[in-house]
Amino acid sequence: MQQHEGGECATTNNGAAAADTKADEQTFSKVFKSDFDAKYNIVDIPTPVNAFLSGQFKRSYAYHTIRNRLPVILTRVIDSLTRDKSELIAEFAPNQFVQHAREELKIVIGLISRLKYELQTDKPFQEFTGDEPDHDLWNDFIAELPKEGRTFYQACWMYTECYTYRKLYSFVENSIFIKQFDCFGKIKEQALIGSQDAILSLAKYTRRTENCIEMFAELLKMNLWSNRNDLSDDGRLFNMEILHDVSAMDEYILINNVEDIWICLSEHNSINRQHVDIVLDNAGYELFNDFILAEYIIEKGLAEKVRFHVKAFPWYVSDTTKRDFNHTLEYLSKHSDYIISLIGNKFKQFFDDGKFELAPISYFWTAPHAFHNMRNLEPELYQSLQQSKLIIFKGDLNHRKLLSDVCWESTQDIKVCLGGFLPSNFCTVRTIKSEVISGLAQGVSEDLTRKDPNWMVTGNYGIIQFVDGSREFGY
Ligand SMILES: O=P(O)(O)OC[C@H]1O[C@](O)(CO)[C@@H](O)[C@@H]1O
Repeated sequence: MQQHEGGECATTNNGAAAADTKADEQTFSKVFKSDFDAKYNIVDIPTPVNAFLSGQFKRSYAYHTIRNRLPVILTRVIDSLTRDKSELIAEFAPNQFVQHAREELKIVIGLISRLKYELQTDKPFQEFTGDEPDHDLWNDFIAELPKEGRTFYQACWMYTECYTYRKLYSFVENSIFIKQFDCFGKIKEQALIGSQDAILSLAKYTRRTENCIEMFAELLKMNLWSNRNDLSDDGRLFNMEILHDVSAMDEYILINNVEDIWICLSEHNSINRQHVDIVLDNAGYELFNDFILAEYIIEKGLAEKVRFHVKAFPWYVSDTTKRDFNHTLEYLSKHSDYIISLIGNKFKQFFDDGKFELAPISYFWTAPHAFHNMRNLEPELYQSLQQSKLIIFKGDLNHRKLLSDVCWESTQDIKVCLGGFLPSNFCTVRTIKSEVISGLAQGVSEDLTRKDPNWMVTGNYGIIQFVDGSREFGY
């Protein structure tokens, strides 16, 4: 078989014909590609500074995600529904409705396939027409988008990605038999079980800790690197080895405001701001890290309560839902390893004692909006965050929503990027997986780009960035 760009071409019995075929195919593949770009108004440039991340910019991670990653994620869901069809029907459908459930499953698979087709052919976002609790939020959002800015490649990447995951879930939530099914449940379960060794080593390592900034800094760094695990991108796997010497990764932490965070938590001046909020990201090992960090904050007297914010439904493959949250506590507390089970039961006791709390579930966290819209769209959530001593935003998507998914100058002051969002002191703990960043020193971005042009999307670098909420410019 002759190899050529994009795969293998068939052999022929005539050398001249083969050469013609190869030339034709190369011409065709060039024409085809430019047709795709021309057809969907894609420009062959990186994301311009101060522009929204968007699939319209071919040399962006947004384009790669829409062109390659999201179709693969949707295909994997279709494959798992097809492969596990009998298991699903047995689990969710009463005997007398087995045939109906089969029919329904076929329809759901068809809807996901159509979503994939719409994604791949840059169709406009479709309204939500089912019983979605956040139905109006989404339809108002879509209606307010400019006509030319409400298709998969032309919209802000954050809108496209959030829409894709929201639509995917709407097919399940509007079904009759598989309403309770989590398309990503199996992947998350496997990841949790697969991180058992890292959970045990972190558990052992954090049993007798000093109440000092050095220990807090180490915990926060381990928490940061646990965010590298990304089930939506196979290329970003967490290297559990780093736990043995987390400071070896310090050069990869581009902003480290641990000292400011420590000072913020060590203050006990205002009596009513004695709780910390953690806006969670991924389930599994990262969630365990969040529990360990919260345990430290409580046991060292840095706050009286830690409130956890989960997602209302399965989101971005591995984000934590209430079910993941409770399942993880059960998994830990019933674990065969004595130390893990001890810690799991301790965390459960913290809930009983009111030291840990699951915050009321808000659909704002699974909305497409940047966080500066929270005050208007979800005032209760904003007001509850205003009572927080410190809000810890975990992960890359939360960071993108803080900064409105804009490709800022890397040296831009983060306070300029927030659009006035500042309910209280907050920090963003995120491995860098998208071309959104602010607050870097002059020249850092250029140096890193020379070393690795993809440094912003590998997850190899991270930030622990603090914003003082006592500033007046917030609203
Ligand atoms: O779990 P995190 O840290 O939000 O990162 C996951 C996300 O990172 C991205 O690659 C960029 O934000 C998304 O496409 C992906 O799903």
